[in-house]
Amino acid sequence: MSNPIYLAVDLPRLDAAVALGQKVKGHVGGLKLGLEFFCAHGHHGVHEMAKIGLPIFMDLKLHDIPNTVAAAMQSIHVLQPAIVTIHAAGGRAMMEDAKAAAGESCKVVAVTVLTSLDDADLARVGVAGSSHDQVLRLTDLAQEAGLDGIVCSGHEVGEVHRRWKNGYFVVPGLRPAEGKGAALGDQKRAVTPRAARDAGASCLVIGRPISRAEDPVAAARAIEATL
Ligand SMILES: O=c1ccn([C@@H]2O[C@H](COP(=O)(O)O)[C@@H](O)[C@H]2O)c(=O)[nH]1
Repeated sequence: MSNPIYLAVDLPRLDAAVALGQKVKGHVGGLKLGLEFFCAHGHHGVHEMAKIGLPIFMDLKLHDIPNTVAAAMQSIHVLQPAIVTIHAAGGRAMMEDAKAAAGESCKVVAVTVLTSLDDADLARVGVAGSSHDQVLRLTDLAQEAGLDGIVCSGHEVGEVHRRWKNGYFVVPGLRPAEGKGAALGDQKRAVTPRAARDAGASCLVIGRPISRAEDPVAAARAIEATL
């Protein structure tokens, strides 16, 4: 089994991001770069991170009209990301056009319900019903649109896996059971990496429990040992 952990490199400085990526190489399966990284460092930053030699996950969470998202996908094609995220709430046509614009080797996965939201948060933005039901609704839409998979929390991934056998399921919002890395921060639908893996996650996104650890390599190894 290849290492399913993608480290969320949510650091503002490029030199620190490169140093962290180099340090954990061999202990994670890939590097996830978010919107804040891309806004700060652009294509140059992605090239620098790619030199480390791990697959690059561009977590841009694109959400706009179909034409705009497709154009953005074409612009990042040259960076050869392994995975790119878009928002399922952008609708079926947007997802279809994003997938059509992505390269053959790039997985396009749709964010369903952010792991920082719970049912009460969803109600406040006008989504009636549970986050669980909303994840399943958007999962079905992403599958119909021909995407490779979705992003959801470890609470839903088991049911998602039962509905979509060969999908690719990205699970962030992961926390080790104990220790400093167990602090939830802004995550509201968290589970342990092992629970997410057992439920059918293909890709485990982990940030602060590794990046903010005193020894990121030891933290990554400890998490991998639980899988
Ligand atoms: O629903 C989502 C989608 C993406 N994320 C991203 O994952 C990491 C999680 O970082 P932690 O430090 O492990 O909490 C972060 O980059 C988010 O932007 C998510 O958390 N939830």
